[in-house]
Amino acid sequence: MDLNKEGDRGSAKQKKVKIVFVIGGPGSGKGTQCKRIAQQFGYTHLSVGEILRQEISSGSETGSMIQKIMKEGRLVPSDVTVRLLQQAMQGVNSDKFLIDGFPRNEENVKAFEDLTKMEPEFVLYLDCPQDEMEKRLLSRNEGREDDNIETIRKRFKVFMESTLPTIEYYESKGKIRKVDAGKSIDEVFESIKVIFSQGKDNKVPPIIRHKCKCLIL
Ligand SMILES: Nc1ncnc2c1ncn2[C@@H]1O[C@H](COP(=O)(O)OP(=O)(O)OP(=O)(O)O)[C@@H](O)[C@H]1O
Ligand SMILES: Nc1ccn([C@@H]2O[C@H](COP(=O)(O)O)[C@@H](O)[C@H]2O)c(=O)n1
Ligand SMILES: [Mg+2]
Repeated sequence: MDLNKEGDRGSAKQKKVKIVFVIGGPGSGKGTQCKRIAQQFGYTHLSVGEILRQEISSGSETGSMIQKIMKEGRLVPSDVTVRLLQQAMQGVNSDKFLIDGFPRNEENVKAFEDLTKMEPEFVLYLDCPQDEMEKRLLSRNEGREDDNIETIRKRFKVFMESTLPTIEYYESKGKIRKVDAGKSIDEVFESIKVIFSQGKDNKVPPIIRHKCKCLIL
């Protein structure tokens, strides 16, 4: 599969790669739901946070830079993130990708579009109240360095300031599919199943016409 490494638009012979982005605040349940979606609908699940954590584990200089940024709850420069994401996509023989935790800001969007010349089919937005997300993260217990109250609050701020504008961008393109992620894992997945079961010509209408449930800090 050529994900336009050289920046070209690819040949007519290439099969169309379908991409779904999954965004939502920290702890909204992106990873949890992506595992289920991947299993039930045959997508390759790539968590961008995981890809970045793998780079940290590799011990590279880039990994050290990423570790510092992540500990502070900030966002990694998009050229680094998108290069690693593109490598991960090229390393899998799949034509359906579920990209978890991406994009996080407008720079992510631009870097992805510029490098891959691709766009998501749609963007799944898990909308969850902030107090619920905080509770989930504080009891996650996966040993993540950024799951402490100080960094969690910074991550919420980054979400409100940098990620919400990307949701508005995709909403203007009719690509946002929003679900109420404050419910139980099974209930959230029921709503998601409806979205993924829609055919191409039977799209769920865009629904972000009211404010998200997250509190403005
Ligand atoms: N609907 C839910 N109800 C209760 N707990 C949930 C729900 N969804 C996920 N969780 C739990 O909340 C925690 C965070 O979920 P998850 O890791 O999927 O979130 P995330 O959006 O990927 O977070 P991050 O952005 O930090 O990676 C996990 O411990 C998970 O088991
Ligand atoms: N597009 C992205 C995604 C993630 N990050 C950094 O990784 C951290 C953890 O991400 P999770 O999706 O696993 O929560 C996040 O707080 C950022 O520091 C990023 O920079 N860009
Ligand atoms: Mg996650």
